[in-house]
Amino acid sequence: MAKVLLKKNNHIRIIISGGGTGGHVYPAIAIADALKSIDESIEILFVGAEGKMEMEKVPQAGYRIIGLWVSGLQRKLTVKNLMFPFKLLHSLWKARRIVKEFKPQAVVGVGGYASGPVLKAANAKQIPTVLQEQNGYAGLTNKLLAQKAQRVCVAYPNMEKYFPENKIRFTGNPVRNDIMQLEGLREKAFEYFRLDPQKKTLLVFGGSLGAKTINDSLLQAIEVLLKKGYQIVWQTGKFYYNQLQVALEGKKGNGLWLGAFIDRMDYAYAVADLVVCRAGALSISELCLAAKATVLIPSPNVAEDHQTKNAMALVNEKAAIMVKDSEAREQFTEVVLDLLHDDEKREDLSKNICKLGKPNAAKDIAEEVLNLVKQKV
Ligand SMILES: CC(=O)N[C@H]1[C@@H](OP(=O)(O)OP(=O)(O)OC[C@H]2O[C@@H](n3ccc(=O)[nH]c3=O)[C@H](O)[C@@H]2O)O[C@H](CO)[C@@H](O)[C@@H]1O
Repeated sequence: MAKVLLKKNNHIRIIISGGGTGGHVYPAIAIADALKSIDESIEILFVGAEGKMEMEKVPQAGYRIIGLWVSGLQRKLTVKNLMFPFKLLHSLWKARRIVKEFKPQAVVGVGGYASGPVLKAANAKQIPTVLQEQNGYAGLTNKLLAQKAQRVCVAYPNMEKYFPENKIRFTGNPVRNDIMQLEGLREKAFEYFRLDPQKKTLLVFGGSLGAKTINDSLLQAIEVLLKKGYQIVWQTGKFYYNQLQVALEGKKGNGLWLGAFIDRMDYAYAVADLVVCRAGALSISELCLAAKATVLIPSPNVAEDHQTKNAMALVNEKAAIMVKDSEAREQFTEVVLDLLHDDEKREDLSKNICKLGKPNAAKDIAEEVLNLVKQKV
């Protein structure tokens, strides 16, 4: 194992662990940035899962990360499943080594495979732990980890169903700084996507990994949308990009930006008059801060249908439109055209979604973490 370099100094050391998808990785980075903005000297180490997107995105954000050899349990009998006990033992051992060598004063878990072993290792050494639950629903791992955590920072009400009430802090989800400051970005953003600032623009993305239903629906609608003079920023997800690139060859550049992943979500939100996306927790938190008129198509392939619950929290406040995954292909064109045409409707959605934003989440979580560190000293 690579040595966890530990400089001899009195700086505060924090481990942030978890990842797997953008919905876990970006809040982790936002918490790290907030800790650094409170005290630049804080040393932060990320622990993620080998092969997952955090291993690329965290170093890009300027932080060090160590990967664990860990994965989830599949529902079917697969070779991967047979490896599961070995991976689990190996990652528990490696997490203990990391905690022993880095000597963090607190550990933050953001969900995803790596959180479990690292938080358990911290518990064994009586190091305070903080959980950040992005969704309005909690899985088994987070429920178990919460028993020994000092704080659980949540983004939805009524989370006492899952976590001990006295540990809960209603902070909201931490959102990357650049997404919170969209003013003045429009011109640069339109240049980035090579689009015309005079035309109405639709942003379509399917969560951090893309979504087949959303891609299929937009593919059916694209001809009419472009013909009506609308522009589109379309994130396909890495699994679908090659196929769609071939299908859309002639259209790219003429009012269509097509990409597997959007590195500059701040620019994407800045150009968007309307957004269509999944109802992942982080996308929703970002849309609240960006105040965008939105159509949510919750993924049906997530635990306990939690994306529908995420979406309903907005729909109940008239802050977004929801279209079911099973009805998306049929309804997409009509719903999108209607909203792009109706400025007043979009304006109302934008006003209502804006009220649900929690701009101080990252800072509030960072402060919770640092208070625990201070209590220990
Ligand atoms: C299929 C699945 O398990 N989805 C879960 C996953 O979603 P997933 O990670 O897809 O979704 P989220 O909406 O929570 O987060 C997506 C993040 O990726 C960023 N982004 C997205 C596309 C892109 O091209 N570029 C980019 O930077 C977004 O700005 C956002 O920060 O974690 C979320 C948070 O626990 C859950 O609510 C979702 O249900």
